[in-house]
Amino acid sequence: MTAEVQLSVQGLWKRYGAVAAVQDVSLQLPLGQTLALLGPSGCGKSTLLRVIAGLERPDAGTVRPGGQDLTHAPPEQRGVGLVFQDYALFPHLSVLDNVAYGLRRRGLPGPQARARAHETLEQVGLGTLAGRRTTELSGGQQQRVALARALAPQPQLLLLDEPLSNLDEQLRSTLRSELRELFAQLNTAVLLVTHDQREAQALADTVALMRAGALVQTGPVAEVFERPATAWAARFLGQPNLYPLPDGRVRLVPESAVQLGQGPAWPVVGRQPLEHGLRVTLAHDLGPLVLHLSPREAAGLGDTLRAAVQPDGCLTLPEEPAA
Ligand SMILES: Nc1ncnc2c1ncn2[C@@H]1O[C@H](COP(=O)(O)OP(=O)(O)OP(=O)(O)O)[C@@H](O)[C@H]1O
Repeated sequence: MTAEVQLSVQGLWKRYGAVAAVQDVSLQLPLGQTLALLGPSGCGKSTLLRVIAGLERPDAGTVRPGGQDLTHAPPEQRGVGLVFQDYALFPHLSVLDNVAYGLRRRGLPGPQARARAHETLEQVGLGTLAGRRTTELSGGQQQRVALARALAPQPQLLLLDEPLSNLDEQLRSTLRSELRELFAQLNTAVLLVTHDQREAQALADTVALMRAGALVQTGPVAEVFERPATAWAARFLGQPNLYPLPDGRVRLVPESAVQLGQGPAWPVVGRQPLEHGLRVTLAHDLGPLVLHLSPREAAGLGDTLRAAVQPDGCLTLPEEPAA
């Protein structure tokens, strides 16, 4: 990676009594890139984010935003923008003043703070609502105000904790594409906490998969989804075709390893229509084999389907010890 590293985390630990919420986590994030921290509820994602933001003290390890060791610096000295699930906007202030507030606190004179706040509101598509109170906004609009508030001081690092989790599915999907465009325009490093695979896939360049306080796998999004490192990772990422092997490991048959129209004909035992095509389950020798057919492939489907599993394309994954 040639891009300048904007955030470097080394050997980070955070314990709450007997719970090791973050265990020896190291990661790097270049400027202009988005990293999704993905994992199930309670795995330590928010704790890691809070330690990076300076809201929690780590027991060990270092946090370097912008190349400087700021492990023990207060949040306001880190040049970090924060967006949480509950937006915590000021209800008595206008949208504009919510965004300008942090700029004023940083010492920017009123007119300049308001001008910058306007500019950021335009950037997130809320230019026309600057005079409203935040209580008069929809959930999606409030989310964008929170985003504008975090972006207004032009942080080099933006931290988002489940920013879309309080919104309904349709709005989430709209905001996912908006955020994607916005991140592409910013020359900022973005760290996004989510438990939603689709959000990670839609928004991130790289993914760090977290389980029980530790990172299981880090890499480019496509690589992690196509080549999960462990059986747990494959299950968490929603890979359907996993088959236990006698030696305790697990075989993953990715769809890219299945050639349709070749090999034996397998009975079709399940059909689930999708927005674009059909999800079918075959009674394969290995076990139930789930495949996604395009509308064209689905059109000619009978009671059986010929499918050949290419052994070269399959992965053998280790199981992990129980968390
Ligand atoms: N202030 C705290 N005191 C004690 N234990 C805590 C505290 N904060 C978090 N924990 C524990 O640390 C672990 C990690 O919690 P954390 O909130 O970081 O997980 P998460 O992955 O963000 O979960 P979620 O997706 O549900 O928000 C959990 O076992 C949690 O109960």
